[in-house]
Amino acid sequence: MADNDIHPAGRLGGALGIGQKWGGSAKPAAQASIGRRPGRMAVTTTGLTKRYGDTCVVDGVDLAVPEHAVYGFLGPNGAGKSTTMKMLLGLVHPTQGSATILGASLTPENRLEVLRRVGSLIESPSCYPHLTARENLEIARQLRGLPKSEIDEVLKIVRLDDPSVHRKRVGNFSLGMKQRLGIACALMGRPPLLLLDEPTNGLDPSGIHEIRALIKGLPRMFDMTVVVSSHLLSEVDQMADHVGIICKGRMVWQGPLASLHACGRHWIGLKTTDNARALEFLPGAQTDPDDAAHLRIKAVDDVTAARLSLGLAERGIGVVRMEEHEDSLEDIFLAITGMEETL
Ligand SMILES: Nc1ncnc2c1ncn2[C@@H]1O[C@H](COP(=O)(O)OP(=O)(O)OP(=O)(O)O)[C@@H](O)[C@H]1O
Repeated sequence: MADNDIHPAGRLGGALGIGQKWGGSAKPAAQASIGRRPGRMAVTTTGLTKRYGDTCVVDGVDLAVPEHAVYGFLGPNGAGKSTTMKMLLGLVHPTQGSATILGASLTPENRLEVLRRVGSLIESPSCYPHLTARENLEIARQLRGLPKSEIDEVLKIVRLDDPSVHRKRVGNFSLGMKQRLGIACALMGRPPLLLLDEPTNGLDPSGIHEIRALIKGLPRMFDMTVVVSSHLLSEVDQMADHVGIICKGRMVWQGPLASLHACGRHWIGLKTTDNARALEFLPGAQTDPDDAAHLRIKAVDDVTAARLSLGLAERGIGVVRMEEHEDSLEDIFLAITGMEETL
């Protein structure tokens, strides 16, 4: 794990960790260490906080979004994702804390200048329903002073360039088409940073697949950094390469997706003809807490696994089953957040 990752309990590493959750409750990011990333950051925040009255909905969040990443901002409903993104866009005034965007500190004075280089889709896209996609984009194009060719280009990127769509009013668009139009609008001028708040909300599986593929390709196609919020683990897993997990307003984990996966437990499940005797022979073996008919041992390489299996056979213990297992991202998420229910 890179030293810049935030994680509440660290890797389970050599410890078997059988049947253990990581301490039950999320530890605040403030208790974890954050080092410096070698790469450049597209977005950073320091102690970003939003209170509404007595309620703190975003609590000292330190975001670190590397340039050219697809950064999945993950958290359950009401965790504070939209509020954080709105603060980055100057739509909500932070109670405390600061932010840098594309290397510039975000201040009330330079906000417009900085945000000129940021595309966004927050909540559902706001379009004129009586106009076509092209007419809607034309308004945005003129406001931003972009060349006319922009419209065809972004319509092509989001695949709304089909002739059957040309005359269709946006009011008659499906949800997926509206979402694609919102992304097209955010992509106009190809800003180096894109903030997308739950862009796949309400889409059917094929729509989700399409938007996910589009977002995934943006850093490579246009040198962009994309911050995309979601409450769906599987979505972030398939789309992002960096992840920030926010829970009850606090950042509880942040770092590369691969490091998040590496936080999980990894073990071998074993069923033998005599588990009681096998337990005596296998180093560190335990009865599987979820299935008493199986044993668990620490994950080992193939050679070691073969040696253990032969060792059991020499003692007259037959190996009935030997399977490798690892925690799902959901298990890891639950362990980090200490939440009982899934996202
Ligand atoms: N203007 C407001 N006044 C008071 N509370 C607010 C306001 N805006 C948001 N909140 C509260 O802040 C909390 C965080 O909301 P936010 O929309 O940022 O969460 P979220 O993680 O984006 O959730 P979701 O996935 O449901 O969109 C919620 O409890 C919400 O009710």
